[in-house]
Amino acid sequence: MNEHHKILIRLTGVTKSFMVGSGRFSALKNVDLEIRKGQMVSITGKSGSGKSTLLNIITGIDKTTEGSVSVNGVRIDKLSESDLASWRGKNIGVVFQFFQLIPTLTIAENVMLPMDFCNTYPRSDRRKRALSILQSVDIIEQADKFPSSLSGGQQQRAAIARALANDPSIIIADEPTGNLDSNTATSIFELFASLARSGKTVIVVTHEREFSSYFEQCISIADGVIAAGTSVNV
Ligand SMILES: Nc1ncnc2c1ncn2[C@@H]1O[C@H](COP(=O)(O)OP(=O)(O)OP(=O)(O)O)[C@@H](O)[C@H]1O
Repeated sequence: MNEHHKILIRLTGVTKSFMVGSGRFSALKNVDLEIRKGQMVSITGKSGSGKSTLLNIITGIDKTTEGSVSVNGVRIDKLSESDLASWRGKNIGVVFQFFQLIPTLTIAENVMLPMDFCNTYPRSDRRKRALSILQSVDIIEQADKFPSSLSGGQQQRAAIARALANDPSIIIADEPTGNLDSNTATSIFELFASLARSGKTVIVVTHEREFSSYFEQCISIADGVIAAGTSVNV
C-alpha cells in the first residue's frame, strides 16, 4: 500500500449523544470508520440519519461523547478549542450547497480570506497564491469580480478555491451540487476527482445517485449506524 492510500481518518467506537428533554439521544452509535488519503468518499442517508453529525465529528466541530477521532495521526478529540480552530483552518476545507461566498469581497479576496484568518502564508504572497488556485479551478478570469456576477458553477468553483486556500488535506462538501444543473454538477465532480488524484481526501454528502461512480468509498448511514459493507474501499 503506497503513501497515497494510507489511512488518514480513523474513528473508533464513536458515539455522539445529545441531551433532549430529560433523556439522551444518540445521533451516532459506536461508529468505527477508516478513510484513506486521496479518496473520493460519499456519505448518504436519510434526513436525520446522522450525516452532518458525522461530518462535524470528522472536522472537530462536535466533540465525541465516547470514542476517538484521529486525523493524520492527530487525536483531534483531545485538542483544546483554540488548537482545534487552528487545526481545522489548516487541515479542512469546506464547500457548501449555496457557496457562501462573501458578496462584498471579490473572488480573489474570498480565496485570500482563510489565509488571512490562519496567517498561513505571508501577506505579500496571498494574492498570488489565490490567483494560482483560481487558475487551477479554471476561473482565473473571474478573480476581480464579485460573486453575484458569476454563474452558479463558477461560484462553486470559487468556493472550492477558497476551500483549497490553506492547502488542507481534507475537503468536506455538503450537497455541493444540489443547486447546480446536471452538466455543471458533472464538472464539479470532475474537479473533486482531480483533487482526489492530487492527494486530497474529498468527502461529499450527496443524494445524487447519478454521480455514485465517482466515489471509491460509499458510507451509508441510518439512525446513527454505518450500514455494514458500505464503507469498504480499495
Ligand atoms: N444539537 C443537537 N441537539 C439534539 N439533537 C440533535 C442535535 N444535532 C443533531 N441532532 C439530532 O441528531 C440526528 C442526526 O442529525 P444530523 O443533522 O446529523 O442528520 P442529517 O443526516 O445530517 O440530516 P439532514 O440530511 O436533514 O441534514 C437528528 O435526529 C437530529 O435531530
